[in-house]
Amino acid sequence: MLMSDIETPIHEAMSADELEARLRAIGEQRYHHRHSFQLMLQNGELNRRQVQAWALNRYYYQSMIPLKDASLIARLDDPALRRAWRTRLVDHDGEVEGEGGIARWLKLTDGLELDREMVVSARRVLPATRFAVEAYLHFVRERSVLEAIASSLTELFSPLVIGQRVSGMLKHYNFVSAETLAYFEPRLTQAPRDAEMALDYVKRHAERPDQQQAVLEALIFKCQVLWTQLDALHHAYVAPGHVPPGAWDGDAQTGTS
Ligand SMILES: O=C(O)c1cc(C(=O)O)c2c(n1)C(=O)C(=O)c1cc(C(=O)O)[nH]c1-2
Repeated sequence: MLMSDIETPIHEAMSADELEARLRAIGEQRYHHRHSFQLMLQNGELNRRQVQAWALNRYYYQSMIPLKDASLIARLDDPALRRAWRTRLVDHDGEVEGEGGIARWLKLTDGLELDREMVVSARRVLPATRFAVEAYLHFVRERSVLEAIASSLTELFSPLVIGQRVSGMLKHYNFVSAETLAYFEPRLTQAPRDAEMALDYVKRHAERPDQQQAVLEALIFKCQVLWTQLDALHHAYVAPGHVPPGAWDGDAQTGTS
């Protein structure tokens, strides 16, 4: 499908399957599996400092996902949908301290010898990371429930990129291990389950052309949220290497700043 096909305004309602095909075409063209930072990460072309910067900044995204999901649950009036959606909160926060995706992500930042307090404080994430992640939070809070659910559909594409990332990182970097990358293993089953549920909702509820257009735009927006985070990492830590004032600069292994 051509880019112009994606961007052509919708005047007549599509079938649910046509809508799905358009969504998948957007992912194929715009998801972060195509980003040069992601390719460098999986091809072993980053140094340890650059991988640390990725893990530190990505923690901020992870830590905000439950806030995003909780705000969505608060707006769902269907108990079945709330029940289904709340598994995401448990996946990330766990049932008890030390469990769940956020705790597993901290195993990665610990393994990379980043100071935990510095990571959790998010003091030294890139400004663009912060702005992109906050834009996602605002989008889910402010747009319709249909658009909010559609914006999670990047998860349709995450298992592929996660598989390539994990195998590439294990192959190329001696400073990560299967244990420190343990965050990703459960995502390979959680993400398809979550994405199928969201896709089913979107296919059943986006009937009018304006709703279908809004759904496609929500997915494009979310691809941009992910893309922008990698743009910022590339600009700061690869080339030209302009670390913004106040952002982590590879000096925080001691956690002094
Ligand atoms: O590793 C990745 O490339 C990747 C991508 C995405 C995504 O596509 O948004 C998510 C995740 N991971 C992830 O781990 C995760 O928990 C997650 C939640 C969401 C969401 O929008 O609700 N996306 C993603």
